[in-house]
Amino acid sequence: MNSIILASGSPRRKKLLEQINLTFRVQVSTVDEHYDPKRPPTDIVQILADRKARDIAQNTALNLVIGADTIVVYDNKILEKPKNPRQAIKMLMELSGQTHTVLTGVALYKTFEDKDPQYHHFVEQTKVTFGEIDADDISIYVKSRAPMDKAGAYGIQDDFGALFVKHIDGDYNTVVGFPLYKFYREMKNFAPEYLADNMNKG
Ligand SMILES: Cc1cn([C@H]2C[C@H](O)[C@@H](COP(=O)(O)OP(=O)(O)OP(=O)(O)O)O2)c(=O)[nH]c1=O
Repeated sequence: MNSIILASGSPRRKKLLEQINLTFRVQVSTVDEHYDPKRPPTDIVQILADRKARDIAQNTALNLVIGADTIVVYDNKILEKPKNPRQAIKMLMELSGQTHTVLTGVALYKTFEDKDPQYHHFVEQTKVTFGEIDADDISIYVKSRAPMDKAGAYGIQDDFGALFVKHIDGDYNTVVGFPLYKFYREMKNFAPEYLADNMNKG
């Protein structure tokens, strides 16, 4: 009854929700993540987060399902996860010395036994400024393969990725993949009963 499902395979999202002492289980959605690149980035992360949560929500009752999606936007271009090391190098060279925006969309689906789910979503944005990164450092980082499963080809939380980041404006956790600050506030309004049953504040 009233249990929470994280519809994400991202180990970072799992860790962030564990950090706030939330009890939940993980059920990874396998939906198609294609989108229309002409849509505004805020729509794209919202649509994808929604799709992931809805996919899991349709097979459950009396659960709160959480979906999320993260993208990097630089110079009006969307940078997703790199498809190969060459693309990772190119992305990091582009981001070097510049400011980009990381957007994370979150979708919350509350499911019932006798009626359609209720849903709520929000998008958070954090601006990240990289210092100049030299080609050697990019090459070492890409060889570690750490950038390969991350939007924009870096992880602010990585040992080495952290060294690229000069400044951020916004919630750090939005960059890692889940905006905890906003999540907690939105949950208090949308699903306080799930917080009461599944969050240990002791
Ligand atoms: C920019 C940045 C992204 N990322 C990660 C967060 C996300 O896991 C990933 C973007 O991919 P997503 O498609 O948002 O998520 P995912 O494929 O990892 O998991 P799922 O679709 O099952 O929810 O990039 C970091 O870990 N650190 C960073 O600094």
